[in-house]
Amino acid sequence: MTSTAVHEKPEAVPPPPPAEITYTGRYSVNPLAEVSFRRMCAQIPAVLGRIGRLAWRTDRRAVQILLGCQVVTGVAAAVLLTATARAMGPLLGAGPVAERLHGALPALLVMALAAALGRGAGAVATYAERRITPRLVTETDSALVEAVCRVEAAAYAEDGFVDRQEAAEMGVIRAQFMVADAQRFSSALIRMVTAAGVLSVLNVLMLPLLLLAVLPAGAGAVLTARVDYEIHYANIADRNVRGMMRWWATTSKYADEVRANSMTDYLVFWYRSLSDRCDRRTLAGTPRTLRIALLSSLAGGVFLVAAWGALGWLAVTGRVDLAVAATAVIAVQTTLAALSGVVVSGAAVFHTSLYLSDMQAFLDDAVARAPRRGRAALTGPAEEIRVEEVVYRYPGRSRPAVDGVSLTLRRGQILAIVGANGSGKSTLTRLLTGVYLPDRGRVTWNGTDLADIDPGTVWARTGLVPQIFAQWPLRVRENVTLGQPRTHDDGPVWEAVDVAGLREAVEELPAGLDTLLARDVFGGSEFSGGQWQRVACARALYRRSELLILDEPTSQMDPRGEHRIFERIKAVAADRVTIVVTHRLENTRLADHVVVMEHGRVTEQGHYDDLVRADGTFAELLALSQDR
Ligand SMILES: Nc1ncnc2c1ncn2[C@@H]1O[C@H](COP(=O)(O)OP(=O)(O)OP(=O)(O)O)[C@@H](O)[C@H]1O
Repeated sequence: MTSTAVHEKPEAVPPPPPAEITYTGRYSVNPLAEVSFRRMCAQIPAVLGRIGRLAWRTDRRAVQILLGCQVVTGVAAAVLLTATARAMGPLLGAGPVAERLHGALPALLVMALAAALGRGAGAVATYAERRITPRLVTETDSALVEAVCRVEAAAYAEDGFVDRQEAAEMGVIRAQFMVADAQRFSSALIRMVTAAGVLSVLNVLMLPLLLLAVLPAGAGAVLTARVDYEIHYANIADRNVRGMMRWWATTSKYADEVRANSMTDYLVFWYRSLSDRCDRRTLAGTPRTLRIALLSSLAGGVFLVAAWGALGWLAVTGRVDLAVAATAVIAVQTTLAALSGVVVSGAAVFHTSLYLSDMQAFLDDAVARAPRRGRAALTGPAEEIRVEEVVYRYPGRSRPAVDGVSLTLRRGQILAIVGANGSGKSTLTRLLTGVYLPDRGRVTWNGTDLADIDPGTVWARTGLVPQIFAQWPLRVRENVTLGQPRTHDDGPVWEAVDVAGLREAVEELPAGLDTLLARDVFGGSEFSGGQWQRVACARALYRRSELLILDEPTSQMDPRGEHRIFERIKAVAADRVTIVVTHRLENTRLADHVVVMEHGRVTEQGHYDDLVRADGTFAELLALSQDR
């Protein structure tokens, strides 16, 4: 290749659009697709019940206030209408205005009082709803976060799990409106029943006509909600990926990579393409929603004209007198407003119910996926960890990541695991800690199968520096102590910081151990890659665990830092089982035993010197690492 060829820019090729995500299997079917309109409406009482129970658990007092207000609203509405009917007689009668007004005064006063009571009850109901909603949202949101944190780690690899989580998030968002919707629905229902009661006393014919006038709007709202949900369902996977991509593209953590590799244009194109795809699905639904709106308005309008026509006919033909007809006008207006409230809020409750169902289904699913293991507890320190013919295959992968591995680890031993990328080293560490359970074979701690042990008791004895570790946006202190109760003084924290060679860096921070490690936050600070890795090592060493696993713990560290960490590993090795996964084969000198993995199997094992002499894969990899 000539030097000019190296600098030649490749011909501009339009970038490929984001991959289309299509599902098969149980998550590919919209759960509403087969549900009839009647069944959808029949769900509403159950949804109201569920919202009620959630609210009751959150704030009983507020629910009681809310219910009290609903009753007052209903009574006030009935009194208002009855008093209106009473006032109409004198007002529309004969005589001077002052006399007519005087005659109607008691009824007018009652009307004013009832109206004030209704308004007051509405205000207090809003107050109660505002007391319930924030805590209800927090409750549902926290329940979701906890449920995800507690599932078997293997669930993440299963098809659709993360998308179901995205769908459940919508439930949390809708939780903000559900109490208000439910409250509006029930108060409209109460107002409607009372107004309709008064109206049917005036004339029985009016009620069915009014109902027919409003029902099409209700049907339209429910059908529109169904279309919205269908679109939402079709967009879940794309929205999920888009959400992830949004974070990756905009977080300051990857700002350098995005800019210096000129990724911005493609990322923006990609984000837009995905958004356009979601919009296309949404827009494809609009003709349907327009049809629904037009047809329901038409049907409703016809019945409304019939209702007003009927009232006019009753009045003109003298079947009802003028005072009653005037009250009927008000009752019709009230009933109509209340009926519209019922259908609109009912549809909103139904709409919410769809997302709540997704949330509930996900929470149930998460509970089903919580680790189901025995209740056995470990006694005494972990003396021996055995891996017996263990096989593990990730969902959707054709070959096992770990394929028939057997090992025995004893307290005081250091084991090094080496091997090519993808040979199963990290997966083996997940099996050793019980984060994953094997498909075949078993892992035992002191002779007890990890499948029979409460995982919490195992993880309380484990310290892990994973290959890709979290850089928690917490203070330095919490970054070290996270997952472990902290002593009252900072002594042990500084000890761990010292061991990781971080003291100088921490002391330079504006608030020392109290500095927030999040550069995006006001007052926050940031560490370098190697310093972050030292934090991860400090965290694991602070735990003083019985099993210490370090997966490429020093890949970003300078030689001084690396030396320090390995010195410390040796110094504390006597009290624990230590496992080091590394590509720097020189580092395996400190190990008592080295295993070499290839395609999920252990192909070589022994002491460093034996493996160097054996002239196998280890010796070959070592020679390559030294061939510079
Ligand atoms: N969450 C996952 N879902 C599906 N497949 C996975 C997952 N994690 C790992 N794999 C696959 O399992 C195999 C073993 O991966 P593993 O991470 O254990 O390898 P490794 O030896 O630690 O590799 P490396 O040296 O690159 O860290 C690989 O083929 C990888 O693609």
